[in-house]
Amino acid sequence: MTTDVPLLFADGIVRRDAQRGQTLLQQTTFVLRAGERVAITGPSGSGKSVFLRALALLDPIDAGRILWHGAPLVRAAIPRYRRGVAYIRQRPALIDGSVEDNLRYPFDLRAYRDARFDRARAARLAMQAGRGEDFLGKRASELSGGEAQIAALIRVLQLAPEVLLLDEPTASLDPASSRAIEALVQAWFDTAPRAHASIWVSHDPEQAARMSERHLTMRAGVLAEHTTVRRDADQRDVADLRRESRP
Ligand SMILES: Nc1ncnc2c1ncn2[C@@H]1O[C@H](COP(=O)(O)OP(=O)(O)OP(=O)(O)O)[C@@H](O)[C@H]1O
Repeated sequence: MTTDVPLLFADGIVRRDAQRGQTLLQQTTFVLRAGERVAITGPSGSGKSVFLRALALLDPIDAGRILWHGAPLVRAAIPRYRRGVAYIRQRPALIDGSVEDNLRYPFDLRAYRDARFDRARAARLAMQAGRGEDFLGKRASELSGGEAQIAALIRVLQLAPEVLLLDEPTASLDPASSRAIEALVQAWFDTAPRAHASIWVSHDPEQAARMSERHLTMRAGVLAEHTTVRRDADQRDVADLRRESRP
């Protein structure tokens, strides 16, 4: 049987802290399909960021493998993977200069040399977050926390990722800014609802409900799915995916 190839397949991934001899993420198998919006909730320190950072290739995994569009990630595929799978952190890092300088910055990188900064597109994205065109001219150092996160999200969205890994992007923001971030992510998803997928880590159950249809919890490094129907389906799929992706 041929399975729909998922965007992302984490096959038994593990993260350890070698120094302290602790397992931060227990062996985790997780399938993310195009069109899925996933939320992960769970107590502080349970490993939600560890999991997302492993998926984003920000930290090395100690066991298992990650498949992207059905193919194991080899070194040569990593730049494309990073382009397709974007990680949004709680506290954005912006460079000195204007918002526009920040939005132009990725296009100086080798991975995006085929792409060009599109000011009209950036302005449209700013509008989706309720910001006027003057937003692009603002100094990054003078932005509020919410505005800085909006700028960081626009910087990612203009590069057209397929998957967003959102690591509590609104945790320290006021409600209006949180809604602006949600609106931006929703608009991005709606541009290609059958091709995009997101994982949103949140402490806010209402936000998790708004921004996802599929809910998982993390507890002490163990990721659990909420619905048993889904779990059974995924277990069958995982067996097929492993067979199809050998070696
Ligand atoms: N690079 C690392 N090296 C060692 N330990 C780490 C590393 N990253 C995270 N940890 C530890 O792993 C555990 C899980 O951290 P993580 O940041 O994933 O929690 P979280 O569920 O995202 O929590 P929060 O909701 O507070 O953000 C914590 O005990 C943390 O100290």
